[in-house]
Amino acid sequence: MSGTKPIIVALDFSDESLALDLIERLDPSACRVKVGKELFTRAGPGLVEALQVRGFEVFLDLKYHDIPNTVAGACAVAADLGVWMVNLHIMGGARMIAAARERLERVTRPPLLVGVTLLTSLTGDDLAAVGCPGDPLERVLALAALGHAAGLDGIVCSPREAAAVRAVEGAGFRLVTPGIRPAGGVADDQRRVMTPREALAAGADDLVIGRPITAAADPLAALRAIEADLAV
Ligand SMILES: O=c1ccn([C@@H]2O[C@H](COP(=O)(O)O)[C@@H](O)[C@H]2O)c(=O)[nH]1
Repeated sequence: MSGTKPIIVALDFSDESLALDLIERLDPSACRVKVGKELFTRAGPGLVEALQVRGFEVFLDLKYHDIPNTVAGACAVAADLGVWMVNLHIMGGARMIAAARERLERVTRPPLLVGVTLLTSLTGDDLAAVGCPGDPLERVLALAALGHAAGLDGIVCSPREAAAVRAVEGAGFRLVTPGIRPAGGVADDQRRVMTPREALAAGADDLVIGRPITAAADPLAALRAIEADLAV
């Protein structure tokens, strides 16, 4: 584990006030937060700034996937916003990733740049249905290698693939893992899941956790329970 605060709380809310209500109860020294498509579409850069003013490091999870020039420009604007981490889809290709990396090298405080391999909601059957048959792990390993060579700081993958990617890509390559479910928790739309403890043991750096916290009757208690489990 590369950090002292592995939990990234996914603020998947449709309304800014819901995100801020939760944030008021979280400690920025104990966790990071993620702003994704739903909340960003509603609240935009102002919300990102509000979170940062409150001391939170923000993972801007917009999963850019476009032509190289467009993605590079979006990454540069994300860097202007001061976010801690930004991401793109590795399926956008090596030239797209290299363009983003090159643009971020021009800024003073570049965010970490990570790439989505295979969404954690997908199974081998889902892959076959879109014309890409094969083992999800093999696909993740191939995309991780391509992304690493093109200049990524790390990848987004399921914790199920973390140990295998770590073995190939080495210690310095950041492994950001959604698809985290406490033991006995419902998977929702996720398919390649692990518990928080299993994920860290497999070599994940960051545990992206949304509904197990945000949809809990007591989100703070749910977060505390996960933290306590990890501390054992
Ligand atoms: O492969 C991916 C990439 C991103 N995500 C995002 O992580 C969170 C997970 O939320 P849960 O509620 O814990 O399922 C969500 O914001 C996704 O957009 C992912 O799940 N898988």
